[in-house]
This record gives sequence, C-alpha cells and structure tokens, in this order.
Amino acid sequence: MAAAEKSRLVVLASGNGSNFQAIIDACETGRLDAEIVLLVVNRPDAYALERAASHGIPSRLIDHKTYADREAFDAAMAEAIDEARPDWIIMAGFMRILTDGFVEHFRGKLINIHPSLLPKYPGMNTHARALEAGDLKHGATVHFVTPTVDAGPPIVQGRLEILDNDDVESLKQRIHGVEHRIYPLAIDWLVKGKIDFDGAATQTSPAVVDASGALIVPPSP
Ligand SMILES: Nc1nc2c(c(=O)[nH]1)N[C@@H](CN(C=O)c1ccc(C(=O)N[C@@H](CCC(=O)O)C(=O)O)cc1)CN2
Ligand SMILES: NCC(=O)N[C@@H]1O[C@H](COP(=O)([O-])[O-])[C@@H](O)[C@H]1O
Repeated sequence: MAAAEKSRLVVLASGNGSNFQAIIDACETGRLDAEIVLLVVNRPDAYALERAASHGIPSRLIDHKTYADREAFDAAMAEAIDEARPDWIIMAGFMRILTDGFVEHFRGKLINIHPSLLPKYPGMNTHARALEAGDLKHGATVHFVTPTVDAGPPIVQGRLEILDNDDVESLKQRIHGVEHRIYPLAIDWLVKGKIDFDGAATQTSPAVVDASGALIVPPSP
C-alpha cells in the first residue's frame, strides 16, 4: 500500500528565513509530517534562498520590483504556487501586502506569523511599540490570512514576559525563539486537521503557548 503522501507546503519569505529554517528542521526531524515543495521569495538578496539550496528545496525568485503593479506580481505568485499543488501556503517573514484576489484564491490554506499578540500592534515595529507602551507581556501570532492585513483568525499565540532590561533587539531575538516553536506547532495542527479557518474564526480565544513552550490554552475542538 502506497505510503500516505506528506502534506505539501509552499513557503513565502522576503529575508533571513529563520522561521523557514524552523519549519525545515521540523520536517527533516519528522516532528512535522509534511514536505516543503517550494520556497518563493520576492527579494533577490533573501538569505532564505541559501537555506533552501542547502536543504535541496526548490525555490523561485519573483521580484515585485519587476512587475507593473500588485495584481501582476500576485498573479505571477499565484501561478508559481498553484503549479506546486500545495496543501498549505506558509508566509514566513513575507513582507508584501497581498491583493484581495490572491487571498481569496488561497482562502483557508494561507497562514502568516506576526510578531505581536494580535489584535495588539498590527503592522510594523511591534517590539518598539510594546516597549514604548510599557507592556509586561509580548509575543507572536500565527493566523489565517484575510484581505485585511493582520486581522485573520488566530491559530496559536506564543507569549513571553518583557524583561526590565529588554530593548528592541533583545526582544526581537526572544520573540524569534517563540516563533520557531509555535509555527511548526500550528502547521502540525493544520496537517492533522485539528483546526481550520472556520474553527479558528469561531473560537472564543486562540490557543496559547508560554515562554517554556507549554500549551497553556489548548486549541478549541
Ligand atoms: N492581504 C494581506 N496581505 C498580507 C498579510 C495579511 O494579513 N493580509 N499579512 C502580511 C504580513 N505582514 C505582517 O505580518 C506585513 C508585511 C508587510 C507589510 C507592508 O506594509 N509591506 C509593504 C512593503 C514593505 C517591504 O517591501 O519591505 C507593502 O506591501 O507595500 C505589512 C504587513 C503579508 N501580507
Ligand atoms: N509584519 C510581518 C513581520 O514583521 N513578520 C516578521 O518578520 C520576521 C521574519 O523573520 P525570518 O525571516 O527570520 O523568519 C519574523 O519575526 C516575523 O514575525
């Protein structure tokens, strides 16, 4: 009997790719029953490309600067992604706002990670804003993507305590640690069918993981 096909993942990135690396490691160690079939980047200097090459993962550069407008760029992205026949499309530090048409085309299978406890601090500079506000807690959110930026239903949040001596750089590094734990976990739940778009949209509160990695609020059944 043919081995069950692994879930097919397409990852979108724009830069360093440390979240992409965390997903590669989870797939290679068997923590994730999934295979990254394609990496797509929109910047030629994205270090994520190097990571893909080192792990034999196919990659495509689709440079937004070479397209007349967002629609043309998103159409090229959608064509490359559809060719790879993904079960899930994972945005990992992908820094382009996507058109409504693109998001609707992949609705329910397109997810993103954002470096704040959404709905707090959508958009940019989340660490500086949390420090400026004197917050005691901060974190990251994995969510389904909707046309409205950073507003999609959350899948899981990772929380940590802000330390007295934290600055933007130290907080950024500690949040990366949280992200590299919760992103593979969220993808595992999707692959196992533990949560979907409608379930996430109707849950009272998202699942939460604390700084030690302990699941303090489980996903709603
Ligand atoms: N339609 C949606 N598009 C995107 C979403 C989303 O929820 N809905 N999530 C973002 C991710 N993201 C925050 O997590 C984000 C990334 C980039 C931007 C942004 O303002 N980008 C600028 C360009 C910046 C650059 O190229 O460096 C832009 O697109 O003009 C906002 C939020 C991904 N897309
Ligand atoms: N608004 C989107 C956004 O700010 N995304 C953030 O970009 C970083 C990418 O890091 P990586 O390239 O090392 O994975 C991550 O911290 C991610 O949350």
